[in-house]
Amino acid sequence: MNVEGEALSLDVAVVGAGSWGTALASVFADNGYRVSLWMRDSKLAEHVNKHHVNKKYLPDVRLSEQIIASADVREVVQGKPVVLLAVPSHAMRTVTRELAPYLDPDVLLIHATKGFEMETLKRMSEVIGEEIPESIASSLVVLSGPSHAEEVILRSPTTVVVASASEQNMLRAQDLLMNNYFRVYTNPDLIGAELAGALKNIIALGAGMSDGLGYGDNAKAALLTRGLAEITRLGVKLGAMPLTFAGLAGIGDLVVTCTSKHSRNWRAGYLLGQGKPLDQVLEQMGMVVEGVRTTNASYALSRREEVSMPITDVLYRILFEGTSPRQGVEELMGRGRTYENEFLGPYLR
Ligand SMILES: NC(=O)C1=CN([C@@H]2O[C@H](COP(=O)(O)OP(=O)(O)OC[C@H]3O[C@@H](n4cnc5c(N)ncnc54)[C@H](O)[C@@H]3O)[C@@H](O)[C@H]2O)C=CC1
Ligand SMILES: O=C(CO)COP(=O)(O)O
Repeated sequence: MNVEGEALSLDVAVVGAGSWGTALASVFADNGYRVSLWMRDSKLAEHVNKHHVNKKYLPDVRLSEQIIASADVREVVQGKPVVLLAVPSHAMRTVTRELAPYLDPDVLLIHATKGFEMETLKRMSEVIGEEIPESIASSLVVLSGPSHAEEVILRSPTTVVVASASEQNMLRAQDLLMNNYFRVYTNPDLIGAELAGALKNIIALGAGMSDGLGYGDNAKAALLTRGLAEITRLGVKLGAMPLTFAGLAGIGDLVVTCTSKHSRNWRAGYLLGQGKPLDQVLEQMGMVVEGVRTTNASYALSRREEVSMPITDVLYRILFEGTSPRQGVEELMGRGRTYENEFLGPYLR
């Protein structure tokens, strides 16, 4: 059933069956749609179809029988009026290139990935846009906001935002996804929704590190607030609307990722704060930790765009240059004096 209570029989394709793709497939299934779910591993797909559980990523929840998994991208995508992409950022170009020939010219394409392409520093919609026809790319929808898969799959109340240059597609996506536990807002600022969703992962790594080091709530509040200031600064320089960072894709997602035990980025940061090396942390996680690559990309972007991002700088040095987390905190606390808000400063003289 959708929000109007209509039962709909429409086929939807979800590409990527990690925790997020699987949770979004469940939302579509709850809304009455038949869902084709693409996963790389054909054995895992067989298992999903037989047992109705994604044993690798969300093992404790039974999935709807309306979700049919397949490792054949053509079978999943061809002829579908709605396709949602939820693969990790590093796989987006390859996967999009693979499915592009099978996309219907009138398809509603949505992506829910939070990251950058590291080699080019491009946003996901830019990467996707280079691999598909312009007519589809220009009406692409981005799904962002505070939404851990582990809670969505349990139908715990969740709010997200869909953003697009196409008002029609944004409203269609809102209608397709919205229900009584998944509330969907619209926002025309696609760049902002995409950047805010990706950049908050850097700060979540920092918040996890702070907790792993044993620092308190004051430190975490500082990271969240000053983190929001610097990711907004970069976002606005890259074309985002500042207000988007005050909304679900910005502060909303920042709060959930910096404070939730479900967050992969927070958990990775926590282990780093406890002194574990990065390669061990990533191996132990076994799931995508987008913030690591995003720190790398944002470090480069902040230099290219000449935007000051002190927290990102320190995290970059911790992740890739051997600075210890404690030393990183000392560096941040020892920075020269400054005013709080560059939009007011220095004091509108
Ligand atoms: N998990 C969550 O709660 C949320 C995740 N996201 C975003 O969704 C995206 C996907 O994340 P998750 O589902 O959490 O990841 P995950 O770690 O749960 O699963 C990753 C999935 O991607 C597949 N994959 C890995 N490398 C691949 C490749 N080279 N080619 C094709 N597929 C590949 C894996 O087989 C797996 O199905 C990320 O950008 C993440 O930031 C966004 C909101 C919520
Ligand atoms: O973006 C997310 C929740 O909104 C997921 O964050 P993590 O990847 O840190 O779990």
